[in-house]
Amino acid sequence: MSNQIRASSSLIRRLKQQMSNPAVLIQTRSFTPSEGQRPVIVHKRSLDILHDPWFNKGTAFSMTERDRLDLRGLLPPNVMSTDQQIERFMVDLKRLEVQARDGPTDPNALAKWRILNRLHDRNETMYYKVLIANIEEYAPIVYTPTVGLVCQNYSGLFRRPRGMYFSAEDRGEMKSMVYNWPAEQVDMIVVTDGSRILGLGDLGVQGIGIAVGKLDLYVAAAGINPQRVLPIMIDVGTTNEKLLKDPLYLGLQEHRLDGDEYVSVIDEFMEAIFTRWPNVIVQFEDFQSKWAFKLLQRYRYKYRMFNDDVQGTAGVAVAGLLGAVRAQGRSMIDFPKQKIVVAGAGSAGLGVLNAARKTMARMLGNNESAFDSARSQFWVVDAKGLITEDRENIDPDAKPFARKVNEISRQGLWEGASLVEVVQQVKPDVLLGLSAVGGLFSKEVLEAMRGSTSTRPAIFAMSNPTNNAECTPEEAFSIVGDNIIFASGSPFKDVDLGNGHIGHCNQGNNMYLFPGVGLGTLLSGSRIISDGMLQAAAECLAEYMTEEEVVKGKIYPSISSIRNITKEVAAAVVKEALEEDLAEGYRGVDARELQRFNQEELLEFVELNMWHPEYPTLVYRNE
Ligand SMILES: NC(=O)C1=CN([C@@H]2O[C@H](COP(=O)(O)OP(=O)(O)OC[C@H]3O[C@@H](n4cnc5c(N)ncnc54)[C@H](O)[C@@H]3O)[C@@H](O)[C@H]2O)C=CC1
Ligand SMILES: CC(=O)C(=O)O
Ligand SMILES: [Mg+2]
Repeated sequence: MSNQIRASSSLIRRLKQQMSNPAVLIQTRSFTPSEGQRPVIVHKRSLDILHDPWFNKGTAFSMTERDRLDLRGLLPPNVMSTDQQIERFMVDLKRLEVQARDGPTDPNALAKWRILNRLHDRNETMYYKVLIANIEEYAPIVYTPTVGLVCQNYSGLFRRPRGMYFSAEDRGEMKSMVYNWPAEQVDMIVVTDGSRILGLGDLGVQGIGIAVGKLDLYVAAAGINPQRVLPIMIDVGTTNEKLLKDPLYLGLQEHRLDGDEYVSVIDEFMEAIFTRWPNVIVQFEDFQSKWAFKLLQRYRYKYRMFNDDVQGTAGVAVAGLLGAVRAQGRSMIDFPKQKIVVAGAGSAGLGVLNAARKTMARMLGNNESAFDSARSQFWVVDAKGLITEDRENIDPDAKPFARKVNEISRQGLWEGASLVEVVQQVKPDVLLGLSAVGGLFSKEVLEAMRGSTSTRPAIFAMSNPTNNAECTPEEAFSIVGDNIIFASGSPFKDVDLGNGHIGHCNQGNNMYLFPGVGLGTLLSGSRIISDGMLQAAAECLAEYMTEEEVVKGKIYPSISSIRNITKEVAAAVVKEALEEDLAEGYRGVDARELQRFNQEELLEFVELNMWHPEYPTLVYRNE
């Protein structure tokens, strides 16, 4: 055994010992895996504890703890185990299952969200235990599609605040108000300005629901400690006329700030956040495309941040596109031969296009001519039709994908050609939608996909929530054929194709990447999130699926394995940060020690740092 391996194995042993021996954990402050295992010092007692969701255990407080924390008599006398507690809770929640179906048609989705949200408000440990154990069932409630409905109805549903609200009215005050947040340490922030929530448009302050939902996945999938996550809404007004007139709207009833004024608010916010928490990671979420790219370029080399819609979606889509190549029985290296039609040229569509083009170029030799030839594999259609160099006032971010006019006229196409015309002429291998237009892949478009030259055409209807999906899996399988690969942004059920055959519906959602990108960045200690780290995350996701699975049409993992895939993605991100010399280490484990880990140890290191929803022993101390 080499000295290197011996040294890293002993570090892992030390970390494990620390976990199993809480006393050691308290003494060695440098590395603190699984904080749930060690006693937690609290400065409150009695009802204050019961009303604090971070520490509350409800009926699971033992008698000794009830005595220690002045809780005797404040709870019914029967001490419940965690399992009993959950059983009782589930009886209530399951009552709604009686005639419920999943997805958008679930008539009880909002009622289930309310019940789960109330649990979130009173006992976070139990909330995450329920969520993690039933992630397949409840991700569609706390995340897409139901989170969309929650955002749309936020003013009516609002009971207790969660996270922080920075508004245009707070200019000049942000650096001090950030200290109003009670946690000394914050690892992960998801921030939105509410300007483009899923495919639902500008929802103003109500968009905070999406930040809450994303962070639920950070806790459930990446094991980020829920006491160290912070959802944030930057309210700079709204363009939503309905909300501007709604007397019950909770946000600023002003027209949305724009231009330099807008940027100065976001600048002040970023400075405030990083002044208090220099090591935090900030995920930008659901900013309208107009600002998504500009803010990403402005901050990505200054702060530890990324844009999920641009970069997370890109990685997930590239992984799915590579899966679709494998599903044709071909090697991933054949990816540059794929003809891809993309409907939608906003933050998500352009993010995917850029990443897919780079991936192709790398496979073709990574030089200028490879990059140029990769461009010709894409046809981009937006609200005005096919984008060509003839487009007036073309969005500079879309310009690299504008088709040359002579090139497309040879293909029988022209500036502004409709989606169906493009599909008919191009006969693409892949049709990918990030348009936010429900039903855009109409019968005619799907019929045109029957002419695809691929042995296994792929259809990605990635817009959210469910009603915004470009088509349903039933439509795709029934019109294009049983052999297709299908993925959607929000969950749909698999399709029964008859004769015992199943049309698999993959969920192509950035949830398979962003938690691992965040966790990997945290554990590597990298000061920035590089393109290489994002690429490594995407490649890890692409390789996660076995040959057998992809042949069956499964190009993304099941959500029930999201914690495992997140662990793998995080390890890939750490590894890449080390390779790029960006890693600075995490707590007691410095970059040199990280460097010594082999793959197995790296995965173990990630696992040891994931929070698990277990009640810690609480110890009271006067402040
Ligand atoms: N599955 C996933 O992981 C993700 C899905 N999305 C979804 O992608 C959608 C778009 O997001 P953004 O790009 O930020 O929005 P956006 O509003 O910036 O872009 C929408 C694009 O679609 C185009 N479009 C509109 N009508 C069209 C039509 N009839 N035909 C073709 N194109 C049309 C617009 O011109 C624009 O280029 C949203 O529904 C969002 O939920 C976004 C991020 C991740
Ligand atoms: C999934 C996601 O980030 C979106 O639809 O915006
Ligand atoms: Mg988003």
